Amino acid sequence: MSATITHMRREIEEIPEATARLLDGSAAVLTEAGRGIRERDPNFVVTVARGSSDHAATFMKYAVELTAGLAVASVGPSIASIYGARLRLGGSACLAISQSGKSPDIVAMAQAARAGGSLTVAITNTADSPLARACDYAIDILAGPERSVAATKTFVNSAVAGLALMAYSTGDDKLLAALARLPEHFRKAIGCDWMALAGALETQKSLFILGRGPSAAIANEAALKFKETCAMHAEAYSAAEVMHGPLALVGPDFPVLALAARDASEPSVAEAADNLAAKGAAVFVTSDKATSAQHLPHVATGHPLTDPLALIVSFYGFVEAFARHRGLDPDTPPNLRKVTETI
Ligand SMILES: N[C@@H]1[C@@H](O)[C@H](O)[C@@H](COP(=O)(O)O)O[C@@H]1O
Repeated sequence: MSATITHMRREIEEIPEATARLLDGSAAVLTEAGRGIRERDPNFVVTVARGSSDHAATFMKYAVELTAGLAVASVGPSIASIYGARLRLGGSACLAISQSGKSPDIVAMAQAARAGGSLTVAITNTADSPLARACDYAIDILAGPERSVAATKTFVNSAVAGLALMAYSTGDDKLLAALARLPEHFRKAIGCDWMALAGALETQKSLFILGRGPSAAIANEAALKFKETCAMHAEAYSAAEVMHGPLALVGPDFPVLALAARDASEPSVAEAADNLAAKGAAVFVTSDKATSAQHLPHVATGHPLTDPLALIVSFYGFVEAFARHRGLDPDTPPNLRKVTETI
């Protein structure tokens, strides 16, 4: 274990200021792109992304479906990059999310979406990138350089940029106000101590991470981070879907982390956590509504769409500490590079 602070920890601590910088510095382009989307008045939305950026896209899928009344579909980049297939995307908007903005498959799919009639918006941490140039609008998430292989502040800022874009396009002042309060909530979320989880996890090889709606996207992001930084297998499920086949694995040697946000799904996630605890599993949940699963501290942000983002910030703080607790350096996961370029 290193006595010096890791890049990952430093970048988690930078999240509040990075979010404030995005909301301020990219307000003009977010307003302009929001207006562009409103004028296009799309009938549906497609997303193009991979990895953590894809989890931000899944988060946006729920946010758009819940508040803008539009169905959202994820398009596999290989549709363009390998198969060269043409999609008829007239009447749609396309969100392409990539922190580097240069993976050839993501760029090819964004170009194909634009050629197919979609209004394309890039959400990227690299303003002068091929993806930014390929799209009708490019939102710079202004997260600053991210040196840790595991994305943290770029994930949060991609999701915040997506929410801000939606708020500007639909004229949602309540959401804009909630976003403006986020830096302060993130500061508190970094301070939430989840190390109670460590004892239950350290002798295990795998766990389930659950969520519902927007927090299901957060569960996917958390599971990826366990693999990257803790060399531990984690699988994300909807708190409803886990009750089907996956339930067979849950028991005293199979822990569960349930990420409940303060939205309409909270009672169902808390109930699922209690049901799994009844199977003898160590179950942790970010809800005070659970009666037998163990409670983890969380920050209530006052808006159902920003709550899951406070959860991932608390989780990031935990997972970085847990990696070091396991004697691993979260900055240098085996086999991985910061920028993934796939075709
Ligand atoms: N969100 C996309 C999915 O929509 C896609 O199916 C998958 C595989 O894509 P590809 O076929 O380009 O490898 O990548 C991402 O996860």
